[in-house]
Amino acid sequence: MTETLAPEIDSRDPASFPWSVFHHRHPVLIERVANALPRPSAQRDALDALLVESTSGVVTAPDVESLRHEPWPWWRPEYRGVPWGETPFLWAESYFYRRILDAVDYFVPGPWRGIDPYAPTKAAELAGHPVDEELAALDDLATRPLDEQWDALVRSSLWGNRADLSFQAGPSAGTGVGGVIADQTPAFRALLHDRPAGAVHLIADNAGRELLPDLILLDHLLDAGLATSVVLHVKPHPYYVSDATPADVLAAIARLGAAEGRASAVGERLAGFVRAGRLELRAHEFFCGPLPYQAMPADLRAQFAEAALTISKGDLNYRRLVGDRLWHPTAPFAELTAHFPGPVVALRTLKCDVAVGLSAATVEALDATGKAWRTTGEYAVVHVRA
Ligand SMILES: O=P(O)(O)OC[C@H]1O[C@](O)(CO)[C@@H](O)[C@@H]1O
Repeated sequence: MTETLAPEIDSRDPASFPWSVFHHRHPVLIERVANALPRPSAQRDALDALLVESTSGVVTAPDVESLRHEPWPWWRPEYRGVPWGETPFLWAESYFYRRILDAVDYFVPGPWRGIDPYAPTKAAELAGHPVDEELAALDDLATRPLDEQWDALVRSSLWGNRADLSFQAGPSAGTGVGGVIADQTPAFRALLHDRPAGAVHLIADNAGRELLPDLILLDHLLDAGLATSVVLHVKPHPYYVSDATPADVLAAIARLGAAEGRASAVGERLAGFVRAGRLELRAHEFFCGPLPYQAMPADLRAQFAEAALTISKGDLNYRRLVGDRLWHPTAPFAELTAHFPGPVVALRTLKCDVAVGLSAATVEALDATGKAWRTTGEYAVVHVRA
């Protein structure tokens, strides 16, 4: 048993990855949010002020006006006046994204209410040519043996996680795919193929090029009888840049439906599954919170307890699943996720310092490369807790 808690990650060290997120990625992101739509100057000023505060100032309280409309239940008064880098990274990043929404009047009654600040980037990604190519590959896949199809669908969902838009904004974005460094795909397969079918839940991560393969995988589960129903958990409102919201799911299903070939059939089938209640969308507020899944509220816990299997997508969900701490990379995934109320599979590309469930030999080999293997997104894991 991993008895002692590893240190919680923060962003105080200028040589650290979390520091670079605040100081290198966030300026690019703020610029993009500020310019993607013609914003009133008050919004631009609020975005600029947030950047200054979060890189060189101390934490200030959320805007009272916006809090009145949509409270952020995870505000921690004890962090007021503390340099951002000294608060836990998970909390600080989450609060940063919440403050972006405040800056663009997302929750305030009026013309800007509900306008997703990341919508232009999400839409451009969905409309892009690479998506056509990726969807066209489905036609060829249909002719392959079932086992191969399964592996390909899992791999697309896994590597789809590499496409998150915040990741593309950073200077340390990886250049080539390094590989799957812990691969429990056979155990994942067995959980769905060797047991009676039940409800499968998927905790989504990013919209666009990640959500499309996730939806295609869910369609396969329903169509092949590997799941009796599927529940897709998304964010109730925009969160980390490209995080999927209900609107993004509907856009992705429409994109599939409007594509050529097999993708179009998948899109139509998914729309039918939604109508029939076999694909259910849920958007719990906890998914926009800075807490580990160990601290999930009872109503959400009860939902996962009913699932035959939950699939957790992406880096942020992984951090919340195992805890945003500097675990030893060989710490067992199954132990760190024992709190989760049912079998869980994590499909994640590595984009932060959290690494667990690796063999000592793998860690040694990765360290020997001299690369920042934990953060470049070039490496991925498929972890299972049955
Ligand atoms: O979209 P994903 O896979 O959850 O990745 C988001 C990740 O990006 C970062 O915000 C910055 O790299 C991480 O802190 C976070 O975990």
